Amino acid sequence: MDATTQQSHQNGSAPAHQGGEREVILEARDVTVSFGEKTILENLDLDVYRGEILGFVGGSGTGKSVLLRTVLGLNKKQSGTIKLLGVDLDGADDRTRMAVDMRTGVLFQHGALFSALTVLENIQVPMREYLDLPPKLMDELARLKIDLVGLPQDAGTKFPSELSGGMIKRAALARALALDPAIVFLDEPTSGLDPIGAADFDDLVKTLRDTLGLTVYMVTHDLDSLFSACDRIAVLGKKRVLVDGTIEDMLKSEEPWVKSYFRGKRARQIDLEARETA
Ligand SMILES: Nc1ncnc2c1ncn2[C@@H]1O[C@H](COP(=O)(O)OP(=O)(O)OP(=O)(O)O)[C@@H](O)[C@H]1O
Repeated sequence: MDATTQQSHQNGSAPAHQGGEREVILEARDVTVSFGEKTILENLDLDVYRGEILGFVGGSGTGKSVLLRTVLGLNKKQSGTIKLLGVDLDGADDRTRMAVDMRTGVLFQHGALFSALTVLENIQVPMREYLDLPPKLMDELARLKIDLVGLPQDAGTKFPSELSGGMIKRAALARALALDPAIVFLDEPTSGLDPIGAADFDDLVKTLRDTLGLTVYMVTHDLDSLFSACDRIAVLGKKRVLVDGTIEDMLKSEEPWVKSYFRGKRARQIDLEARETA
């Protein structure tokens, strides 16, 4: 049982829903988010299961970032409930909230590393915020994270401005993994990377899922990632999750946006390549 789930039991809130083998790690129910008169999300439902890589996709401006920020507690919702690691953060006390924060890693779209800190220091930011560890141990832990994301050890002493785009993404991922989260939220992780760099990053995400049992919630426009890395895809449209399922389900969907996105020219080419290499 997850530490945060255990804590939520102790606090009397509902345990994480268990659906057979599939434990729901993030549950959104009936979520509505508006800014003034403008409703962005309305009665949205979404489940994310432990250990899966969920690709979250949708047209530009449909509210993918708004949902991500709402899940992370950075945006207010008008109604609905969101449970992360079995905890409804709206009703959680500070201790429980902190426990959930510690088990949640985030990689924002532009990496968002602190430019004045080295990679090693960047990775240590969450450790300093949440843990009270001796500097030597923090150095060791940060070096382990550098290995984990496939960066060379000498990257640790470099500043973000000295790194390539792919290395920045990996360093930001290492920071997101600093506290051994149960779930990581990745916002457009492969944007700005060349196709080889993007494919390498997808492979890394899959390896981390396989080896650490990590759950990955990935907002992406990258069809290659959706085809090759994601176990399940959720499509945002009309202020809610329009369709969710495997890539095969997306390829069969008659929903117009899904059809044009997943059966467009570029998608057909990727599908063909994937089938040829399978
Ligand atoms: N703080 C805010 N105040 C007012 N409107 C906002 C705010 N944040 C987002 N919006 C609006 O919510 C809508 C959804 O924006 P969001 O950034 O979530 O889209 P998105 O699906 O992530 O788009 P993209 O794929 O282009 O990044 C947009 O119309 C945006 O202007």
